[in-house]
Amino acid sequence: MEKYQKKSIIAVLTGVLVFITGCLILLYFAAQELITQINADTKHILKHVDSAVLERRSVLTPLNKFGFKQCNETTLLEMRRALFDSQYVIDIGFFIGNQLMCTTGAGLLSSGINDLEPDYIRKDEDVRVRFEPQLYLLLFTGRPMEVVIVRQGNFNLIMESKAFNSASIGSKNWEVVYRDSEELHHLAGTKGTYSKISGDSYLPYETGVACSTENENYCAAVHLPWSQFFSNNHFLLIISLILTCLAGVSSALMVNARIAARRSINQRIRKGLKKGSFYWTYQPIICLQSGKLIGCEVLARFEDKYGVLFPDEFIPVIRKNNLTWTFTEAMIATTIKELTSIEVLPEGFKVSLNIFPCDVELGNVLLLPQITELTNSRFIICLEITEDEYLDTSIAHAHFRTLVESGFNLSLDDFGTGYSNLRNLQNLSFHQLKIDRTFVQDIATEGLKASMIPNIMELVHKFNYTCVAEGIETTEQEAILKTAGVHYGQGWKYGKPMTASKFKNYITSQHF
Ligand SMILES: Nc1nc2c(ncn2[C@@H]2O[C@@H]3COP(=O)(O)O[C@H]4[C@@H](O)[C@H](n5cnc6c(=O)[nH]c(N)nc65)O[C@@H]4COP(=O)(O)O[C@H]3[C@H]2O)c(=O)[nH]1
Repeated sequence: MEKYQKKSIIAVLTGVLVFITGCLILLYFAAQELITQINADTKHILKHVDSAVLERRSVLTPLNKFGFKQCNETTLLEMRRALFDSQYVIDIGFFIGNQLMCTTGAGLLSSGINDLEPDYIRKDEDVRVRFEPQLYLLLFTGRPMEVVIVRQGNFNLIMESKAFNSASIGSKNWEVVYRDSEELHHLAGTKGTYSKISGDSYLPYETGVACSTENENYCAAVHLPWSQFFSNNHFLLIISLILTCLAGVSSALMVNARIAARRSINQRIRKGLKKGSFYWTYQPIICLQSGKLIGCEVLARFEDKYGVLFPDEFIPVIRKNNLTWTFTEAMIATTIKELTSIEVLPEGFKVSLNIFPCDVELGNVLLLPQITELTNSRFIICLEITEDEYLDTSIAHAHFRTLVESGFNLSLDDFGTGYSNLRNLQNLSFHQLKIDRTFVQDIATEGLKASMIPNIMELVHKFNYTCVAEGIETTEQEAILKTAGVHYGQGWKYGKPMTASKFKNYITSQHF
């Protein structure tokens, strides 16, 4: 139960991890999008600032050049002409000294109006600028307007702050300021935004500040809150969140399914050992010179109600769960009984049984001489042991000697693929060496492994071994191995691993 809970927690944690990673990726892309939006807004505002400055120059400089001394029809006509061509200017006024005399909207005033102190003076162009949050223009007395009033020489002009066309700006919170060496002067937008942004009062990525390249004292600050960004893109956000959730849930399910599959393979193998889901097949071994059957290798198979498992799936699980000896005992009990029942099998027929190297190290193999079915059988029992580091210990060597003294043959399996071949060959009291099938398969392509077969045969002769080549599928492979002096052969060319009853039929078709 505890193990099950642990695995469920792993699955849930994987799901959560995938979900969090997905959210972080989403957040990253959202931040990029937010920055793009803020940069576009800042650029848009500064473009209008530059245009407004340009317009101010193109309106006030020519009007001043006329040199009007008083406001009359001609003065008003020129002022209205200038206003007509403007995009940002909503009114133009004419001053004599400090007194406003006439405006394009109201015409000639009955009495002059005093000009007010500016917020700042641009000394380079002799321009005086004032921000007026609530100006009641003479023409529109009904509604106050947020304006910027710019005076140069005898004229001033009024520009509406909202002229920067806030409709095309995604962010509702922005500000344009004039920045001189001493102070910031608000010109348009939400007062205080620039200072708040500079003071780090907002969350990361949701602000941007930039200054005009043409009029570097004019700067724009934009604040687009995450909340507003998400509500602008809520549809996309919901879809992305759903997808991220799905990715999290499906990866949790996948991990759970994988763990369950692994768990069930373990359970199937444990149960299979008790309930007889394992069965054994027999693959013929042939004398290459005479072409006669001299023995067989016993190979395990597994099938239960859930389906078939192959040796490369169940052998590692058996090893991992320390079931090797239980498995080998089951193999011996079944196979010796099955083979003994095949009466036509001759005296001296060689039965090759696969033994796990760890059982050599653990000493379990010393129980083999006590199994009477084995010792009393009419067969030569050949124990196939894969090359392994377990075999290179003095304990293993002692156990090998005991086995040999008890009448068992020893065969070094999968020779050429394992651990330190030469050392094993010199030190072990083995009878036989089995050339791995990768060497045989290499014959067709004349590969490096195939070229090593003569060297292997030299060792075989030197240590007085017999040699079996496994995986022979073609006549060409057989001919080359025969020429190289290999004694025995095993492979699909002679027969695939078969059940006891099929093996019996196979044997009756052979003559010894
Ligand atoms: N392509 C090809 N393959 C051929 C040919 N002839 C034989 N084979 C396959 O080569 C493998 C030879 O067995 P192995 O080297 O002892 O290698 C065996 C052995 O190490 C292990 N194994 C199988 N049964 C047992 C068992 O009962 N006990 C133990 N300890 N290990 C076993 O699993 C390994 C794989 O067994 P299998 O899948 O049965 O695979 C077998 C056999 O089916 C051929 O002409 N072409």
